[in-house]
Amino acid sequence: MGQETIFAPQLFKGKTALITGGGTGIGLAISQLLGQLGAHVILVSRTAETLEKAVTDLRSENIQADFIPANIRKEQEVEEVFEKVSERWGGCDFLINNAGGQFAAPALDISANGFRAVVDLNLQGTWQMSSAFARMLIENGRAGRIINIVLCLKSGMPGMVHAAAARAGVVNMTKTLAYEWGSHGINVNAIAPGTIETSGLQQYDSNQLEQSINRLPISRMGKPEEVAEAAAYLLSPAGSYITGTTLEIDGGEHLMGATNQV
Ligand SMILES: CCCCCCC/C=C/C(=O)SCCNC(=O)CCNC(=O)[C@H](O)C(C)(C)COP(=O)(O)OP(=O)(O)OC[C@H]1O[C@@H](n2cnc3c(N)ncnc32)[C@H](O)[C@@H]1OP(=O)(O)O
Ligand SMILES: NC(=O)C1=CN([C@@H]2O[C@H](COP(=O)(O)OP(=O)(O)OC[C@H]3O[C@@H](n4cnc5c(N)ncnc54)[C@H](OP(=O)(O)O)[C@@H]3O)[C@@H](O)[C@H]2O)C=CC1
Repeated sequence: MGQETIFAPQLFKGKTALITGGGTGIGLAISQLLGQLGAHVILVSRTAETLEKAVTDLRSENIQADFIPANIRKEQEVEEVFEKVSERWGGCDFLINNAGGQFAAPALDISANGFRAVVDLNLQGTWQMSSAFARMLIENGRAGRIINIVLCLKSGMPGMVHAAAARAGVVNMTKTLAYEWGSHGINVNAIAPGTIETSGLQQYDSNQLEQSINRLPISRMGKPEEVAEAAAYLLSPAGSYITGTTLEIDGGEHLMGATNQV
């Protein structure tokens, strides 16, 4: 059946995409769309059962899909991911750094270890995946694209200081790597989703969520498929001259800080 898309069938035929957190939520929607558009998709996350189910479902739609269980926080596991990708499939063209998350807590309740855990996942993990991917591409003289999924950073994120700091780091890393790796044919961009309807939101207070959604210029939650369409755009030939940007897919949430100051 597949998801609705504006993109041409077989747009990504011959391309291979590695999607972290590709078995659930936003990552699954990206895996589905890229696969539906002809890419071979490789899903990476910690939970083999989740990945196996997602891959079985994708294959039932004639999508070429595989998975590699790995924790992106562990450098050795990241190295092994790319060894497998090179040995089994001869490399890949796209990396979608989607795996991430945090817990909500007031800044003063976050221990050094709690802060470190979130930075480790969202910033260090993204860096480890990106550097291993770029080394593989450069060794093989192959061009590629990276998309980093971050958060809508607005004017700070009360209750998520660790995630805000880590994701701001990723946004700047996106610009810096776009600069350094542009000459190798590697485009690096980010997508900042607002509030997107996935099971990942279950940990947040539903009343608070509803209030924040009602205040948005587009007052509804986003859909994972809307983030996936933006990813497909950045990976497509239409995105060939775009690098170092962060595209906000957030119903206007990034405007809210500015609105509050008027
Ligand atoms: C109005 C609301 C709008 C909301 C918009 C939100 C938009 C964003 C949505 C999303 O991002 S959806 C993604 C959903 N998925 C997740 O967020 C993932 C959930 N979290 C995790 O996977 C883990 O928490 C973690 C962040 C990866 C950390 O995992 P780890 O296994 O390393 O942690 P622990 O060993 O359990 O703990 C480390 C450290 O952190 C402290 N800690 C854990 N939870 C809390 C908490 N709730 N409050 C305070 N501290 C916490 C824990 O105690 C440990 O510290 P020490 O005790 O050792 O000092
Ligand atoms: N939903 C939303 O409103 C928003 C989400 N985001 C971001 O989008 C991304 C996807 O979120 P969403 O789909 O909503 O939520 P999910 O919880 O479904 O996605 C998180 C994914 O990351 C994977 N993951 C977590 N830790 C690791 C790790 N150490 N190594 C490898 N994989 C890991 C999880 O798989 P597993 O547990 O198997 O490892 C899971 O598939 C996240 O980065 C999130 O922060 C950003 C803004 C808003």
